[in-house]
Amino acid sequence: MIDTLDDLDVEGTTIGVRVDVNSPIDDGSLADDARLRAHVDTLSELLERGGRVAVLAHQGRPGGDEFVSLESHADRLAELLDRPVDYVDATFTEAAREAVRSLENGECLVLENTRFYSEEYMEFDPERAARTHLVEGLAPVLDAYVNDAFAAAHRSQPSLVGFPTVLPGYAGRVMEAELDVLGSIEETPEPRVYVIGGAKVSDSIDVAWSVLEKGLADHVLTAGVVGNVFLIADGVDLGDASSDFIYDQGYWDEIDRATDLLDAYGDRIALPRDVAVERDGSRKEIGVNALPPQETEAAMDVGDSTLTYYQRILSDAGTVILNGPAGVFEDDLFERGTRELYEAATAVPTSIVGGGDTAAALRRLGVEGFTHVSTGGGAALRMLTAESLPAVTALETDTENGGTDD
Ligand SMILES: Nc1ncnc2c1ncn2[C@@H]1O[C@H](COP(=O)(O)OP(=O)(O)O)[C@@H](O)[C@H]1O
Ligand SMILES: O=C(OP(=O)(O)O)[C@H](O)COP(=O)(O)O
Repeated sequence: MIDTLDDLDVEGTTIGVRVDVNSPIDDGSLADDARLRAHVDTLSELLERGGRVAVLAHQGRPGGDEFVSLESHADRLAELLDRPVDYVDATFTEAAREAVRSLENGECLVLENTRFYSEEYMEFDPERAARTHLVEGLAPVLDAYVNDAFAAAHRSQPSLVGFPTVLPGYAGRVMEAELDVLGSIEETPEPRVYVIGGAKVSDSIDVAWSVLEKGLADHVLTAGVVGNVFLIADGVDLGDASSDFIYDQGYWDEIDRATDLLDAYGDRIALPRDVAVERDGSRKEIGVNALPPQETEAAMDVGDSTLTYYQRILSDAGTVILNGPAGVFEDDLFERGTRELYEAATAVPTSIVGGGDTAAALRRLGVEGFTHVSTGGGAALRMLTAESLPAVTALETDTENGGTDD
């Protein structure tokens, strides 16, 4: 059993609230506020009930373009909550503790990007996570911990699993709703189709293995960078530009894993039949048999033959679970694959979609009509493989529950 906000005596309590506001960034600032909006109910409720709220969150990954401060997130949150939200450029130092101590009832602040500290980008068991600088530094000024970061619940990182080891832990409203909807994948109608796109290749291959091995997926459709890796694994020459991109992203070793997966479950894995590249400023679609493209051309989207093929599979599906865009949807030339694939998915009786960039794509492309739009991508997929999420397990076994999973 996980405690929720209904079990928390909020007034006058200083609460560390872990949210997931990991969002697209443009020029160093927030470019899409969908994930912030998702947490407004939890934060408003805590503030209206007289809580003193310190928001904890990560943004981006070390070394990446989106690895930025949470200052613009705090500014946007103030607008969404319609109340002042201080930004503190520290997470667990004395400056951070002092700011948290000075909160009054109904006041909120945002601490700095947790991943600015190296331990937060490592995976620990909960007891070890509780002994990190972040948790040891901040926990003494907190009375309770609320985890609303469903989208990061598949990570066993200190801010997600360490705090509930030393503080009473509660699920926020987003976490609660996601667990309700996604906790019963085995009960969704069959055939079940998983559409795996986007750029997080290792996570996607993990999920594909799991759902194929457990018999949860009747089909896995690949697209995006994931689809490109599978094409190379299948012996297709995608050309230098796409190969270099995959190499630079650190996903070259995933090609062998994709090959193993194709050997084991190839009959249930669908690969793109064509890809779209940019040629002379226009979109050009090339069938896989006619690849490679010219040297500088990268596979940026799936083409019409792939879409027709995937739409046919989706037309027979009872449930579709979708994560990641089919192409570089941010570019007008390459938004078509994502738009058409998502639209086809909304016609399936049960349609579940998730992911940070996926949510941004839905908003940009104006696609609506999914049964459930999850705030999580990797977390939703992990949950839909019927596996436990470390951050959820940590809440189930928090200090107040006496360390037992009751
Ligand atoms: N063929 C492709 N080449 C390069 N990037 C791609 C391609 N297809 C999709 N992407 C990129 O993948 C990113 C989103 O992937 P990901 O982070 O896995 O999604 P989510 O956050 O929804 O889980 C987008 O920025 C998109 O531009
Ligand atoms: O955006 C996230 O995951 P998602 O892209 O799978 O939805 C979460 O914030 C987790 O981020 P991470 O995948 O860098 O650990």
